[in-house]
Amino acid sequence: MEQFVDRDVERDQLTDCYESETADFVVIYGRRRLGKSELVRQSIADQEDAVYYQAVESTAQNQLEQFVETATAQFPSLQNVRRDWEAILETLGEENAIVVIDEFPFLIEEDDSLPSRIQRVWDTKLQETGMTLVLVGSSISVMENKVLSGSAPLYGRRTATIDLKPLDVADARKFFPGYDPETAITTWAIYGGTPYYLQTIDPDETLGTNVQQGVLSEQSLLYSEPEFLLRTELRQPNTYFSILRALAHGRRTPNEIAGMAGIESGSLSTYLQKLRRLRLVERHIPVTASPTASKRGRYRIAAPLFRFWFRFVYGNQDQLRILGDTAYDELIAPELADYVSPLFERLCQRALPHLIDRRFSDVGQWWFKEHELDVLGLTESGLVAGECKFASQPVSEGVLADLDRTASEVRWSEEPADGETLYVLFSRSGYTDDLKNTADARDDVRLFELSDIIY
Ligand SMILES: Nc1ncnc2c1ncn2[C@@H]1O[C@H](COP(=O)(O)OP(=O)(O)OP(=O)(O)O)[C@@H](O)[C@H]1O
Repeated sequence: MEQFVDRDVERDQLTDCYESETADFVVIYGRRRLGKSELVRQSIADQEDAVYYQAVESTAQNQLEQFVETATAQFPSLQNVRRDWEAILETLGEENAIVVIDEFPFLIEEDDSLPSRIQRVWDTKLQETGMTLVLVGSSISVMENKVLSGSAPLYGRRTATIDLKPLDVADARKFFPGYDPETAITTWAIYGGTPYYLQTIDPDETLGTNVQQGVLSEQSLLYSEPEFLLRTELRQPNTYFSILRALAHGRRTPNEIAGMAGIESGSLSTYLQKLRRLRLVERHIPVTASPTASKRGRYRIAAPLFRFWFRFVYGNQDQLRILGDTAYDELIAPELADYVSPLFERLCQRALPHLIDRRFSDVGQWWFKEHELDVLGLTESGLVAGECKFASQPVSEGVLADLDRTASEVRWSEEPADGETLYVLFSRSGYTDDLKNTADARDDVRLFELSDIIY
């Protein structure tokens, strides 16, 4: 790996646990490929008393033997210890060791009693020591059910939990530092913030070459990645594929999704629930709505690479093969602006609090009946309403007039009586002179360029 990007907050959190005098039990989990193993390996690089064991799919006995072998290399005192998890962990506790078990779900698969046995030895021995026990897992369902949930034996013993998230766009950009803002936004819209995907990018090549060689070509690493991951997590993935395809093609409401995927609306929620638990799909609501009461939920694919793949690769493999090296130019490039637009909106929403000097309580999208705002920020001094255009034409005054009209439809129960709406526009291709003059003359209008939202 050329360079380890960011993760400072998580590394500091881990170092605090390692260095504390008391016992710490840390759980790290999150979607596949986000860099859980790398984070934990980096965090123990300078720690002398650390044991790192990456579990494999094998028998319980093999797994224990491998663990003991790894740990004994570091702590020879283990040589004469009885070969069971309790005795080995107890000795490592006496050594105040840092013990990392990566891919912990593989151990549970083979031995369901392991969490309760670890819990017992934790309660009776380990919690009095200075050790740190770190359990890492990418199977979110196993980590949630067997380690994190209220009914799991280890529940309540945790002193820290790291739910690892994708890198944000500024950190993702370190994988392609030379790209101009427009290309950088497009690149993020394709690869997202997953380090494993980002590291396939050769920053000296164009985005087109990278996507052609790294995603669209049959031999490439990412050509089958979403399909591979879904097949490892789901027993019958076909219905999930249809749902993700519908989402990637812009279907957002349950009715639209069920219609395109060809499944009963009644059974859709079970599938969506599962995809949400895998962190592949997100539900969102209008920013002014109550999170507990709102029935106006929309769904979207959380990981950009999955969205890209289900839009351009899934079901298109024959065409990609026929087009060969020209696939990016012929199939992807003409649709890129349309593809990037919704993700561009998400970047604008995230950037808003950095661009406007007001205290935001929330930022997101807003919609009601046929009215829709790409960006709506709620602040103690009123609304901030925005429109995003990832188009090749400069934005003109008509867009501001529409934004003004739509913003007047917003009802927000907490809006201050003297609140003043601020209008913000984000444009890929600048603004007409008329609009610039209007914005200059009014102090409630702000115009932003791409370079403002990617910093
Ligand atoms: N912060 C980072 N900066 C740069 N590269 C990273 C970073 N995190 C991870 N990587 C690289 O991304 C790849 C995936 O990371 P890693 O194997 O740690 O992910 P993971 O979450 O453990 O994956 P999985 O759950 O699929 O096993 C590795 O090649 C790693 O070197």
